[in-house]
Amino acid sequence: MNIPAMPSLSPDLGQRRGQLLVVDDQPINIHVIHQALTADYDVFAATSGEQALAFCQKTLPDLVLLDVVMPVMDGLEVCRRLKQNPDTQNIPVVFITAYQHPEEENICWAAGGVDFVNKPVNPVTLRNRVKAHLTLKFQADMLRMIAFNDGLTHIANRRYFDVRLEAEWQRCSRNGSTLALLMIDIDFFKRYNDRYGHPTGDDSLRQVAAALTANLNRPFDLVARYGGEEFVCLLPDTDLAGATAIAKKLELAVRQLGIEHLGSDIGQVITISVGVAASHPDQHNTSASLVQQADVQLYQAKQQGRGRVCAG
Ligand SMILES: Nc1nc2c(ncn2[C@@H]2O[C@H](COP(=O)(O)OP(=O)(O)OP(=O)(O)O)[C@@H](O)[C@H]2O)c(=O)[nH]1
Repeated sequence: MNIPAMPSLSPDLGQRRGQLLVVDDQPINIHVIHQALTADYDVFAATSGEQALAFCQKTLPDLVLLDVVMPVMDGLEVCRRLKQNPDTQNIPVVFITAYQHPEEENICWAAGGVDFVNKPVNPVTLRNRVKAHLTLKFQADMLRMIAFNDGLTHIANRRYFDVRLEAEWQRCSRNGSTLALLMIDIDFFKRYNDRYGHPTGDDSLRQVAAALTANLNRPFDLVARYGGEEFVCLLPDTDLAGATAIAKKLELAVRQLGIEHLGSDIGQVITISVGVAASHPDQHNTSASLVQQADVQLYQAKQQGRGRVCAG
């Protein structure tokens, strides 16, 4: 499934300038393309395949204009790698080719390109092709935004979490790093709704979602609404100790919102219980077992009195 690295939840998708990456080992070719496009877009350049991949990992451009024939790593290989990586697979790739034969073009399609522009580049054709593909890209981003957004709290939803979990699981498996997960549940929320009414309950869910989001600092950390009054945080490259520290920070942040909850057994304000788990993704375990581990810890937190963090 195609999914961006981060939830594209920014409301300004329609208005922002597109970011393009031009990849060519010949600076003169980059110059020509830059001249044709710089009035309408932010144009970045890379002079090798390796540079292009590093740039895409960091910046996620909206479109890549890619020379096919380059030394060391050619454009076909760059495109294949972009398409294999869940973080970069949504970036459309337009090949800049001097190809004359259908068989050569077929290889570009097979590598994952969305289109071609022939050399020597006609600036008008280039501008129109870029415009068409960026329009499609922005529309796709917008649809993903709607599909992956929780309508009540405006944070990522369960569907987005499920897809990100798989992508991060694979990424941490490749890198040999640890993936941590927090399962979060608001305490005595049924009583809260019963006492203060459903609309006030909805408002509290929004406040809790905002507090959780505000207290995660790394760009690849994710908070999502898992369902009802349950939230989940995905923390890549984080071990159990680090995740436990973050969980405690979140527990405190929600407590400090000071949302009155006179029906709670453990204080007069809304609190959360948090279950923490961390795992080294490999062939002996699955992302589902990580979720289950965090769930078990959440259950422990509830059993031990709520308003606390349990890890293991
Ligand atoms: N206002 C509001 N309430 C919701 C929403 N989704 C789920 N809830 C409520 O959240 C409550 C969850 O209740 P329970 O699962 O019994 O858990 P709890 O009362 O929080 O008790 P513990 O989890 O054991 O501390 C239910 O009353 C749901 O109706 C929502 O979107 N808005």
